[in-house]
Amino acid sequence: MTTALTVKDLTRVYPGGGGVRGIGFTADEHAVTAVIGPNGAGKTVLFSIIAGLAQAESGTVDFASPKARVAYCPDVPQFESWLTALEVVETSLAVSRESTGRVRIARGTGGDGFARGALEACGLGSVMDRRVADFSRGMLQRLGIAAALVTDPEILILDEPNSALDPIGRADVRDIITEQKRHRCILLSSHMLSEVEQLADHIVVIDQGRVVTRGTTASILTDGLEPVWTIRLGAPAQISAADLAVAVPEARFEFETDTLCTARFRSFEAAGSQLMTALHIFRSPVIEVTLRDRDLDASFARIVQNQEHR
Ligand SMILES: Nc1ncnc2c1ncn2[C@@H]1O[C@H](COP(=O)(O)OP(=O)(O)OP(=O)(O)O)[C@@H](O)[C@H]1O
Repeated sequence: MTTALTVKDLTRVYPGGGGVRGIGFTADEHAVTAVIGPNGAGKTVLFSIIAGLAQAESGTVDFASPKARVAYCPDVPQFESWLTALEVVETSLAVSRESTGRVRIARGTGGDGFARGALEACGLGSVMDRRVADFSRGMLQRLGIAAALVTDPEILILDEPNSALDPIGRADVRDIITEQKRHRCILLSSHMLSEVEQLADHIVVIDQGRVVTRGTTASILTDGLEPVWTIRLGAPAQISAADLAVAVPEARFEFETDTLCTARFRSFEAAGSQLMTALHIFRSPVIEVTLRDRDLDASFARIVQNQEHR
């Protein structure tokens, strides 16, 4: 993975005490980095500084490419209501060309790569000539992404792109993000941690303007968790818990029913190397394997609470 963005020691404190204080992290190309944190944690301030919309008092934001283009899509994008979707995106493209003098074909937008392509990529191809006045919230959110995408940014910042969307709208935005991460570095914030879990490669947790923890989504998910898996079998296991323990000495097994077994490993490392072995030994079809208490909402609450008690 190549680093697309390096943020170091970024500080901007507003008179009321809110803002960001010494934030640092990196974000990779072709990956989604999610910044999560409670209300008022400083996510929007951080994104605004990276996008060049607000000034930091100290610290640096470095891009891998010196001419990197950054596009910022706010959580509630607002447009002139009398414009059509196509006009909105064309205006975004024109403003971007004016400010950089560059003409580029946006990657991953299909078609000719310009306004129509960006609208198609965001599922708005059939309504591009409609005025945005009667667009739903979900359509406006997708239009905001199209207006950002048309500039073909190296860094695409999406501030709560799925807030207030219904499940179909969220799935649409998820598909757009998954496709677009093939072409750029995406920074994302969201309070919908189930979405973050599905989309993010890396997570930065911030609270009160500071980074509390950061890591891969898997490492954040397992932070503070016990390495215990629940294994559901399609038919009764052909082996006892005692024999399983002999075959996989790094774990303790307990059958709750003859098709539901708990495997408690000594560590995540041990599970990484031996869980698959254990699954084979049941000699019975495995229907489901679930890490117990695996839940990003719970991990997030635990991380933030631990921070507050320090
Ligand atoms: N222009 C400003 N003037 C004064 N305070 C500000 C300004 N912008 C942000 N803040 C303060 O900085 C803090 C962080 O705000 P920010 O909007 O970045 O939080 P957030 O993490 O995006 O929250 P949310 O999840 O609610 O959107 C808040 O306390 C906010 O009041």
